[in-house]
Amino acid sequence: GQTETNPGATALLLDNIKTPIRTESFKELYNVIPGKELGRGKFAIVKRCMEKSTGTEYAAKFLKKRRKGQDCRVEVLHEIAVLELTNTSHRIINLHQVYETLTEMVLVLEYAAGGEVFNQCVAERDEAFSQEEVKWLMRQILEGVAFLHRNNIVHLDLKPQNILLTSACPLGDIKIVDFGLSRRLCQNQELREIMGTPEYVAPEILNYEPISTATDMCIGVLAYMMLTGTSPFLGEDKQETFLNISQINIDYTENGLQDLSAIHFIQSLLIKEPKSRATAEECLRHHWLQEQAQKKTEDNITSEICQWEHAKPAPPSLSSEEEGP
Ligand SMILES: Cc1cnc(Nc2ccc(CC#N)cc2)nc1Nc1cc(C2CC2)[nH]n1
Repeated sequence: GQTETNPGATALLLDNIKTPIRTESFKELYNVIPGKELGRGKFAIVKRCMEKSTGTEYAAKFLKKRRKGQDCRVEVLHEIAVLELTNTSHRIINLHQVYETLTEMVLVLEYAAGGEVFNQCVAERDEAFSQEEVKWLMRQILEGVAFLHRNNIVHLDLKPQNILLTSACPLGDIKIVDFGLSRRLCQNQELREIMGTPEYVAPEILNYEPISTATDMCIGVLAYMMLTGTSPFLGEDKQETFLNISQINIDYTENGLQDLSAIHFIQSLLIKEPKSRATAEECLRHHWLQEQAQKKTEDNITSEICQWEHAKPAPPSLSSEEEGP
């Protein structure tokens, strides 16, 4: 449940949804591609499908409207509204169409063929990501998270299973998915909810303290996992995992963590106090993520100085009565 000081502005985004909610039969317009489902949750299943009229592939997310005897249609409308609000960002999965039946809503979403970043995190080290690939992926993830935070949306379930790739080999672009747990942050509203996946939740979630955009900055765990292949806080059981998170028990001597700049980047995120964590914008400026250090040749230093000179504000123009130099 959530406690909020001003029930008026809910944490759910329910602005007028523009996407038509179609009542035609989904199966008349799409072929479900047989095979293992792409993803499965308690109240959702995701299947690969093809739009008959265009032959285009999509991922259809079938969401139950009733959960534990409760009508949860509003939660689905929230997920649709967030996907609409974010449809201009290439870092966030795109919503194509919505269908509704008596018991379900069907979100027809962009298909990301490369699958979950998670699979390559835990792959054998030779198939794992190189340092340069991790930087490429982290920049894109941070661009998507910065976009969400500029729109006062917190994702609250940013785990490697919810970061997809358009292509695994060659390494493509990332797409952030699953806004089922996301919330809109309102100015004077405190939001406290226990949620998310144990090994990836932020300390304030465990202590039932206010949620903020900083709660999403546990993507430091993502960077750690992509570099080392291991989940930093995972313990033998939930209790141990929660203890590791609330005490920020993390081992930086893990293999794959040689680069001090990478360690500094992760340390600026995995901090107990939310206000002390780097923001997504600050992370994008962190030296670990700047272009791979190309050697500075004479001429591009000169050109940098020229640009800097031109960028400086022009000296105040001398008015007539003042003596020129
Ligand atoms: C090839 C593929 C493989 N595995 C998953 N897993 C997965 C992860 C999280 C969620 C949770 C959600 N939402 C659903 C599936 N998605 C894939 N493609 C998708 C999946 C999608 C949209 C997001 C469903 N587009 N392309």
